Amino acid sequence: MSTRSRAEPRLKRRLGPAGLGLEGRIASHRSRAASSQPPAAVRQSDQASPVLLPPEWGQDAPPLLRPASAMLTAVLAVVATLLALLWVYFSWNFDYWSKRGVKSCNPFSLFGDRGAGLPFGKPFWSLLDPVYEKYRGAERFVGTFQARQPVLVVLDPELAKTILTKEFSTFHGRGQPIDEENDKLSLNLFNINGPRWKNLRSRLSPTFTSGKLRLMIPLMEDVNKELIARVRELSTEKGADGQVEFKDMLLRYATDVIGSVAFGISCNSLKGEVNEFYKMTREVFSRSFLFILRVFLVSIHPLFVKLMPFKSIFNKTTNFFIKLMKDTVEYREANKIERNDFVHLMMQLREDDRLETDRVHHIEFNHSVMTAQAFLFFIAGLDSIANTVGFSLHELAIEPELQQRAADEVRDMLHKHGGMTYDAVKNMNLIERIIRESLRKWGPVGMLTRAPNAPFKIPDTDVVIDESVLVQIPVWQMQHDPTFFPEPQRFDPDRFTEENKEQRHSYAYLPFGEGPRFCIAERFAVLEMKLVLATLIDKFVFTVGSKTDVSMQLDTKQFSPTPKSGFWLRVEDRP
Ligand code: HEM
Repeated sequence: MSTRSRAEPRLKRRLGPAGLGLEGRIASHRSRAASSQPPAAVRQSDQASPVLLPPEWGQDAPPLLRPASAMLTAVLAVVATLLALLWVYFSWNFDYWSKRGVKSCNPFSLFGDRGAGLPFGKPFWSLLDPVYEKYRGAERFVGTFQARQPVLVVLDPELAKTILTKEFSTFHGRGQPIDEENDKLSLNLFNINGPRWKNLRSRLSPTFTSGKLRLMIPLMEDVNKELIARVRELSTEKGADGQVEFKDMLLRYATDVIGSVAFGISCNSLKGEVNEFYKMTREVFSRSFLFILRVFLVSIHPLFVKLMPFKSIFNKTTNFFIKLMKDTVEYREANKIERNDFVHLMMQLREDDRLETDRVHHIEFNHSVMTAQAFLFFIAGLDSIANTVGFSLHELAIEPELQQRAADEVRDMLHKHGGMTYDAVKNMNLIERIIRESLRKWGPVGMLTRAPNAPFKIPDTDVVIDESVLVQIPVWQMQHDPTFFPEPQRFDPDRFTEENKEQRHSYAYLPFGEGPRFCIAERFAVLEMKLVLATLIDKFVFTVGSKTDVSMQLDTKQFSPTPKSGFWLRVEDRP
């Protein structure tokens, strides 16, 4: 008995009476195959059948497969319709720029010429490279698309000045919708716009006055001492050959500083303790891809901000930080503790709430609003600070002469001011220029964005853009443009002498943004970076070691320029 004939009774048993039809069809197909001539009954039902068969199947196709083919055809039709609708939705706006006579990039280049908001293999900071390279010097602005949203890329620093500063009343927002209801930490200074932003910004700005910063120095100094001890410990470990990896080290440093000045807690990350705070911070950063994905999806449609399950993704970290803030505030209230940090300043703001007159645009300083601000400060102050200091050390290790000059300046200032005081750090001119140049060459924020809240006529043109447009200013590209910074790959802190700064347009260098919405913490960030760089250079000599990646390959998966294999440097005590 053949295999097939043995299988048939089994099939029949399983199908029962209902299977007879199937068995009959199998039999008919078999006999048709034998004679190549379908029986009349089958031909009849073929003609009556509404089923559409793919042409290559011909009329000899087995009737058994026809329902499946119908299903396939229906699915294909639905997919094709959906794709067509999607295409219409995406391309609806693609004549936005041509209608206005604006030079524009190929809108079909979602993943190519312009690149989408989501970096498919391209690092985020270099997304605007192709546009910038093609049009720099020739155009003041170019029209592009981020998914389906029209994006005006500004290539001229003077136009950047108009948008960021002169016409701020039209461009006060960043065009990023938020889900205040579900995402409790989204109600922060970076995200909100209009009068609410103005109200919050004016209340938070006093946090960063020189008087307040002066008081934060001792908090940072405590962490600096731990940093020095840890560098010494690691560099003298057996087999280390004096080499230390500074990416992780500086991240721990920045976490301990921001933990102390923003949340008022000792994280002890530098001591190697695996604490919840450090774990949470890393969790936030390991999800930078999700943040970028959210930005991209929102550029397709703002509703995505509500539809995507980001709430549950970020819930764990959100709840952790809200509880941390609540516990800290309650503990301080109960024990009457005052400390010169952000928590204390926000507790004072909460007290001032009672006196607030602008009740409409006023944001009450409850636990979650306080946490949202502290959380933003903390996100903004980790990788940006750690990487800028790391890149500075890397450059100084490559240029020993420059390093020696910087060390001489530090010792001179320490001597003059009797230690690492606020005034000593403030007067370290070369150290500041090194940080500024590091922010030029390796700046963490690749582009600035603004969204108009009313139609806006671009000066000296007839072009009017409306509220649907996003404006992007290519910071990374301008800071690497040889027109403004000759030999852009050369590390040269002298680009930031007063004399040299006057030679170029000030809006060609925007690491902290510009206009009323520039980085609120620029002074704090520069102080912290100068302080830690000066402390390290005062204590150690940094040189290139066998593990140093002198050519500095960047990790293209990160949101900001980050070294692929860390900042490995050889360290010795400075005599
Ligand atoms: C190297 C360090 C840093 C860099 C390069 C940097 C850069 C920036 C940039 C480019 C912006 C947007 C400005 C604009 O749109 O014009 C910004 C905004 C902001 N940054 Fe920073 N930042 C740094 C550190 C910090 C730190 C340490 C904090 C907090 C402690 C902070 C808090 C903020 C806040 C709250 C905003 C939003 C301001 C607003 O919208 O009113 N940043 N920062």
